[in-house]
Amino acid sequence: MTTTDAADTPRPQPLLTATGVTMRFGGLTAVRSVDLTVHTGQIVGLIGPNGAGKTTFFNCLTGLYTPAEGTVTYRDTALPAKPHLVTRAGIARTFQNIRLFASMTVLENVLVGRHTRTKEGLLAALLRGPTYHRAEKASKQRALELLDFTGLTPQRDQLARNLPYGEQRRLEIARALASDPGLLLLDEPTAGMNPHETRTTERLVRAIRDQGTAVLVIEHDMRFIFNLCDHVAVLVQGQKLTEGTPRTVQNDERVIAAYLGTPHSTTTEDDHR
Ligand SMILES: Nc1ncnc2c1ncn2[C@@H]1O[C@H](COP(=O)(O)OP(=O)(O)OP(=O)(O)O)[C@@H](O)[C@H]1O
Repeated sequence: MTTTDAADTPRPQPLLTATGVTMRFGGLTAVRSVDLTVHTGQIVGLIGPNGAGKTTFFNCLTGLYTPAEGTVTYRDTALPAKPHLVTRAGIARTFQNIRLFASMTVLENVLVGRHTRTKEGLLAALLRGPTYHRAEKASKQRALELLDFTGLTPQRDQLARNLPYGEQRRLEIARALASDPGLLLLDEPTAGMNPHETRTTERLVRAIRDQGTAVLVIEHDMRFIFNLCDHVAVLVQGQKLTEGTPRTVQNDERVIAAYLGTPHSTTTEDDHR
């Protein structure tokens, strides 16, 4: 029996759905009634000028903040505003500022990420019975696979603090992947990187998506966003200005104006095409 390509390709399903998310800090509304959907198999970019509310929105998605209004669902289930439960549900993230365990090795850092996933409790760990040892072995195996996937195998026994900057950022991604997420949130993954490191990260993010983990990424590097993303949403002053394909967003006069503050400009300094 033959099947068509269309039948072989799984249809994208809504994975993360944010509806009417609003977050206030005292009198400041940092995020105002934002809707966003990430589908399976997608890389979605979230862009906007400094202070637009991108990180605040991420914090609402990952349970660090409880939004004043709105809901966030993952695979049709409402997410609790508790980071460890969001991780357990299948969402992992990295932060704008590197948060590695500097005095642990590269492998140990990934194993820490793995432990948020394993079911073995404190008692099992203390007793160190066969179940514990089996889980430990499987965790180590997965951590080694992730080091291979992120190109960090040669550095596995180095202390995290001794890695060059670009490799530290990759290690953060490896650690986030250790929880086997269905969705990975990246907050400015290429900040401070040189062009070579940025291209490496671009390839890595694409490979993550190709392995079945959808990605939502905040980034100021427009070349990175427009090269990589299937869909781009633009936040300005806490509100979603527009969303669509990279081409649509790139050519939207309102987006250009939001970045440059000039309504009739037709190019941006980041426009590489
Ligand atoms: N914990 C907080 N308390 C009070 N105000 C905050 C807090 N976090 C963010 N803000 C404010 O909320 C607004 C949105 O900030 P946010 O960091 O989410 O923007 P951003 O788009 O991520 O910016 P950037 O691109 O510079 O990282 C800003 O005006 C910021 O000063």
